[in-house]
Amino acid sequence: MLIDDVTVAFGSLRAVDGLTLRIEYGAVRAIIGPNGAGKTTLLDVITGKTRATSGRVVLDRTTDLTRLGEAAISLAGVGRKFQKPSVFEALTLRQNLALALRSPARGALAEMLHRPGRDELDRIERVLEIIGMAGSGEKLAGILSHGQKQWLEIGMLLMREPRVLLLDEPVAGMSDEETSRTVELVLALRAPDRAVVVIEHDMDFVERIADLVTVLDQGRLLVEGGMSAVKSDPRVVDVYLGR
Ligand SMILES: Nc1ncnc2c1ncn2[C@@H]1O[C@H](COP(=O)(O)OP(=O)(O)OP(=O)(O)O)[C@@H](O)[C@H]1O
Repeated sequence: MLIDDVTVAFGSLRAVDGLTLRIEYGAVRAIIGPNGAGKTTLLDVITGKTRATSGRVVLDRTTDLTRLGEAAISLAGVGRKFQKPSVFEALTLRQNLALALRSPARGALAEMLHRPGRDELDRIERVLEIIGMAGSGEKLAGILSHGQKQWLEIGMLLMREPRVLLLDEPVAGMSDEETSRTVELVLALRAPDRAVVVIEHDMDFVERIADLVTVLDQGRLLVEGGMSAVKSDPRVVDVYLGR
């Protein structure tokens, strides 16, 4: 995916300012930077929640996402996990995963009555395994811990086999143990035809998952590279890590 000279202006403030990034498949990219650097706004532009003032977001060299609405962008293969999990607590894990394939407009009752086909059942079992919850498919999502809900929600995104997976602060509020488990999960999400993009303030977590780290500051690209180089870069220490 190519973020091509994207600017998002809110009045006189440029939350994203002429930003160009190439996001590769097969890798986990972390986007870090101080509060207000434009990280969330960038994800909002990719997913169509916010319109770019100028520039393009090009998926697979052909599709300019900035021309599409949110639903079409999701159908084009972009999945986003927000910080706060929003699973359906009254449904089982399997029902939650099944629901991810269909329009939420169908409603919970229709979902309870739905009988999935073989392909769908196989996919659900595969996803339960990836998120480390094989054997828990019949549990109600409402009894899950905060961390488990986050993983289930990642599973719901995986059901659609996304090309681009955007994770917004995935370990916020997690215990150390849950964070370690999330490291394993994020690394397992890496696939040759998938780009994983993670916004996170927990630098230990970033160090454990990121193939490449992009540092934003004031809507612009400050530094890009491996975590070890980024960590010791005086510009990054100055605007972010040293604070
Ligand atoms: N809808 C909006 N209207 C006006 N200003 C906005 C809007 N959304 C974001 N901003 C501003 O744009 C800038 C970038 O915000 P953004 O949330 O993208 O930063 P961030 O890097 O995600 O920060 P954080 O780490 O705190 O989440 C900030 O100055 C913010 O106040």
